[in-house]
Amino acid sequence: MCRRRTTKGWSSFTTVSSSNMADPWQNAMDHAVAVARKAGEVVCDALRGDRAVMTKSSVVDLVTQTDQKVEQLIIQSVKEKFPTHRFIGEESVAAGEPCVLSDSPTWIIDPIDGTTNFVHAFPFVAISIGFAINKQVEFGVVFSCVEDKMFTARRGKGAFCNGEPLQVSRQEAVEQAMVATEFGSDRDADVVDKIFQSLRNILCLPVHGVRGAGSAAINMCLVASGCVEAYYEIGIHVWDVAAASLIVSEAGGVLMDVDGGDVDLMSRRIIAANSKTITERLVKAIVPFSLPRDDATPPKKS
Ligand SMILES: O=P(O)(O)O[C@H]1[C@H](O)[C@@H](O)[C@H](O)[C@@H](O)[C@@H]1O
Ligand SMILES: [Mg+2]
Ligand SMILES: [Mg+2]
Repeated sequence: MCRRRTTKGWSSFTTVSSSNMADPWQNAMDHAVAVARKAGEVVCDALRGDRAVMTKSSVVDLVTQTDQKVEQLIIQSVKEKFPTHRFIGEESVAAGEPCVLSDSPTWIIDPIDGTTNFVHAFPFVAISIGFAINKQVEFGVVFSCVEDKMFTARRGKGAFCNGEPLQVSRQEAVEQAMVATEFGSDRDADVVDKIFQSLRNILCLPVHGVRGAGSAAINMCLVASGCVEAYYEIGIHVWDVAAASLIVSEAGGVLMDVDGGDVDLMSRRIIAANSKTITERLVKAIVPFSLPRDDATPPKKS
């Protein structure tokens, strides 16, 4: 109990710490968890049936009706509760919606992160839902539905997997690190050469091993869980990494651009690691290249 001076003398009051204050976005986060779980059921059901494959930017950039159905399911259910909120959804952007992150509350959705895994029933697929205000991610939800792992983070309040707190690895020696990365879906020979050059440099640091789950969001949750020390990729999109970026930083991790600059979720490049030391070793090893930014693509619809 504290005492405060008023015009009529001293009065008593109780201090309210910020952790006791009601979280204005708790409802939205609860909704994200609930809808991610529902979406996970749809994805797991679809994994047991036929999965017709379509392509997007290239013959290896895959999409299925389940990606589209799950994105609509998430957007519709959020719109019912939060009608003024905005959306950036992978399949909506592919259909011509703009990819714009304004200061307004915005849900950033990847309905299936790991569609290639999904098509092949390789069991690492995730529903990724990030929520940003003033261009800052406020909460992130990644549901690895086959593993039944619900990763969550609220800015300033830590990161969790199925309710258990997450902590990145404390290993700072890159020679004893495990690094995750992906080959992406760009088959341009120059790009593939740069990817292999980076991989060669990293293997020869040396590191203990290089892995890839086939889902950017799951790779980043592996960093947050302390199973791998770092994940990097050039070619990802904002919907792949928005939710998981907060999960990594709330687990004590570091986010950086592959050239050592500040991370920019629209730039299509990321390093997510347990420490600055390991990040800086990777920056020296990665051959950086640029791709058109997510927010530079003009919308197909007016
Ligand atoms: O499966 P999607 O949602 O298309 O995301 C994948 C991304 O497009 C690729 O660049 C990455 O290599 C995969 O790890 C993604 O998660
Ligand atoms: Mg994705
Ligand atoms: Mg996807």
